[in-house]
Amino acid sequence: MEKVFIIGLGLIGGSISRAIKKEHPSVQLVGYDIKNDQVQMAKKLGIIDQSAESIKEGAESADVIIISTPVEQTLNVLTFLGELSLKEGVIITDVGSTKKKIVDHASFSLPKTVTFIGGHPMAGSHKSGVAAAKTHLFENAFYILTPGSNERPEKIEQLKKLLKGTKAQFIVMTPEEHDSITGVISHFPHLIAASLVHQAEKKEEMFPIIKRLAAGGFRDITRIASSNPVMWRDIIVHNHDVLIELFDEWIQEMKQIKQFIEKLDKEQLYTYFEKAKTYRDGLPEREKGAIPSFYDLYVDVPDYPGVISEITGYLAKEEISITNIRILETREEIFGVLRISFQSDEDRMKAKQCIDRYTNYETYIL
Ligand SMILES: NC(=O)c1ccc[n+]([C@@H]2O[C@H](COP(=O)([O-])OP(=O)(O)OC[C@H]3O[C@@H](n4cnc5c(N)ncnc54)[C@H](O)[C@@H]3O)[C@@H](O)[C@H]2O)c1
Ligand SMILES: O=C(O)C(=O)C[C@]1(C(=O)O)C=C[C@@H](O)C=C1
Repeated sequence: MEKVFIIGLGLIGGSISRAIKKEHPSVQLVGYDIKNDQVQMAKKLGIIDQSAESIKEGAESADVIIISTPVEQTLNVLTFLGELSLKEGVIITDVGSTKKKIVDHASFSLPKTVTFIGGHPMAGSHKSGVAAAKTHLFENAFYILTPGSNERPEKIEQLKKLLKGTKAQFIVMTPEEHDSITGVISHFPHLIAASLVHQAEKKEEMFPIIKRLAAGGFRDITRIASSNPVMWRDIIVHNHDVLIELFDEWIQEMKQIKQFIEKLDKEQLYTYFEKAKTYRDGLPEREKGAIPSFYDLYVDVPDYPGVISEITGYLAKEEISITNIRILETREEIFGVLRISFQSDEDRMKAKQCIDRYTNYETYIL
């Protein structure tokens, strides 16, 4: 029986573990995390079959090792793995949001007998921790692989087969391509989101009501600023070269819009927004399943007794009425999703904000 060792039992490690279990129930999933509460929760939720006392204990008998820690920690883990007696033929992969530093570090610290395939499932959330992990987090998302040029194709296929339950679409590229692309569509936007939040906070002294009025668009564009600061600090440090270049381009872009505004150039402003709208409207949607969505709110919940009363308790506290609630366990791939129905879109939005505030569970509207 294949043994998979997961180092870092958080949102991503937990979600990958769930997806592997679903597709390959006979695989033995062993987990390790520096935080004992995450290990205990992973066990309680059935995300891992057993825990390892140390990285050494879990790694030396594993057929596949998945590192799902923040990217700076991934470098330390790779150094440590390089000093162990790993099984012959072991595949090591990671899930980090940056690739160049990690792939370089792996080739420097791991023996040549080990296969390292960099990985990055391109979906996630601002939530962290194993309780937020879900089987279908990566469904229909891209899963980037950055194997070294000497890695054997059958090893890449073996890894894809193991990760089949993610239902992601695998795509191979170089670490440099990966970091340039994610710099534009993920890392730089994160800096902007955080900066907008800081800007609003600075204005709070002058306008104390600002926080209460910051709804709608501000919440949409700044959602990712609620993500794990350790994870993002590490990502930004790893990809600093790409980001510095993007800063220069962004500043130019801002200078240009500023000029349009200073000159009250309506035509240029219109064209600017119109072009952005056309490109944004053309972005492909990631389908999550065709479930009717009439004022329905979906909540990914860990599967334990009492979770429904926990959620309804929060809604009752804020006096939000619901018309229906049920766990969707009829469709296997969305097991653990709570569907709550409301009388109006307003109620649904209030409920979403309420659950987001009180819990770590993912909420979404289909
Ligand atoms: N969150 C996302 O949206 C997302 C998406 C794709 C990839 N990633 C990448 O996935 C990785 C994990 O992110 P996450 O969102 O799961 O974070 P998380 O905070 O939910 O989980 C990370 C876990 O790693 C553990 N950890 C830290 N150092 C460790 C060490 N030395 N040994 C063992 N465990 C250790 C932490 O205790 C934590 O439980 C990061 O590299 C991130 O860049 C994140
Ligand atoms: O949806 C979110 O909250 C995310 O930030 C997810 C997101 C992204 O930027 O798209 C964040 C980092 C990961 O490396 C991959 C996905």
